[in-house]
Amino acid sequence: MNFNRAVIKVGSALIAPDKDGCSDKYIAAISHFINQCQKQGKEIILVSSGSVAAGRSLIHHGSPELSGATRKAMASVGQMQMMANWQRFFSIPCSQILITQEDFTNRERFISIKHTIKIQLANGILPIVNENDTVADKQATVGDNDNLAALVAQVCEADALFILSDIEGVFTKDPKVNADAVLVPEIAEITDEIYAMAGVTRSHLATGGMKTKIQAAEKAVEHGINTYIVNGTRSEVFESLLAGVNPGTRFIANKNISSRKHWLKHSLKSQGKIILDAGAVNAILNKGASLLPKGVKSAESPFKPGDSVDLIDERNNKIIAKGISLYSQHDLQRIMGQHSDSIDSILGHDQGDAVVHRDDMVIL
Ligand SMILES: Nc1ncnc2c1ncn2[C@@H]1O[C@H](COP(=O)(O)OP(=O)(O)O)[C@@H](O)[C@H]1O
Ligand SMILES: N[C@@H](CCC(=O)OP(=O)(O)O)C(=O)O
Repeated sequence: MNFNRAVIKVGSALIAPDKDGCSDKYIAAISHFINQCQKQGKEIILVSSGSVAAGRSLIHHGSPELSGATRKAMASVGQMQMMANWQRFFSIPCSQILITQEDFTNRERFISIKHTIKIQLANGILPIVNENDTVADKQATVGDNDNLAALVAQVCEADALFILSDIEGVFTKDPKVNADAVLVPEIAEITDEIYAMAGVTRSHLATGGMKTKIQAAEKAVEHGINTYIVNGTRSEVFESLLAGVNPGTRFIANKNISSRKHWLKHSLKSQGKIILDAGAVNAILNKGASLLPKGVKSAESPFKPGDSVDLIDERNNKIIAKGISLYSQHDLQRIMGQHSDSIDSILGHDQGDAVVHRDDMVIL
């Protein structure tokens, strides 16, 4: 495959195929692939799942359904085992990077991750990333390592993302329960029909199934990153990849969204909602306009200036865009419906004519 810097995401099923502790079974071939890529001068960042599966046997538990607290405890001890297992296969040093959703949302932390990875790559180190499961609560978690890998690929400006799973790629339906499912080799556009093909995972240790892989691909391709879902249980898959042949599903990259808008769309969690009248919706969608107070009907959920907000069409309740509000919910409630010229006289201060500037807005 033609790439210079890739993120390789390895699912739990490959780290701990017996669902209980780490195994060499698939890691040996994956590590060999990484070594081969590095020999060709390519840079690799690994996103590894498997801490929960690796630590499972070390934490007492009852049913296969694990509570959040039990998973966290397993992840914390399993992370050590998983990292030690990876390091056995590399002569170069591995580094551990544990991150949560907030680290992508906060621009300074985002830049800090970027610099760390850049310096490590320049020093011949293999960065291995996982979600910081022990500290991440539901609010602060990315939630699955497919989406995490897409965010990491964005942070480190990778040009390829490989999602290694226990399945060949995206099938027309879940092949584990549908014998007539057919592999889709190439996806140029991620539509509702593509999402409709995706089922959930059957594993108690994995997260997301095919749906989160498609979400990850959507994030990555918008950032110009070619994305592949391939079967990491088969060593011949890596031979194909090294020979430039697609052995699974390839999502074709496009590059018409800026890095800032990508960050806005995929990394920031919305704090509030701004409900718009039909005129504002039309101006935003068809004229590329900023949102002015005149077109605001209401502002919901407390938000501060600088917070991300959903912009919602009052007629059908649909989110049409996402952006950074220059005004708090409290101030917006006072200026909504008014002409921008009167902002200063109503509030006693003025952050500019627009509530959400078009440069800080992404259409959904
Ligand atoms: N349309 C589909 N195509 C392929 N796999 C699917 C599809 N729908 C659901 N799946 C399931 O997704 C699983 C892979 O996701 P998951 O178990 O989360 O793996 P990982 O641990 O690699 O992230 C497959 O084993 C398969 O059962
Ligand atoms: N952070 C968790 C992995 C969560 C996850 O997304 O798992 P998977 O679906 O196997 O990629 C762990 O290390 O166990």
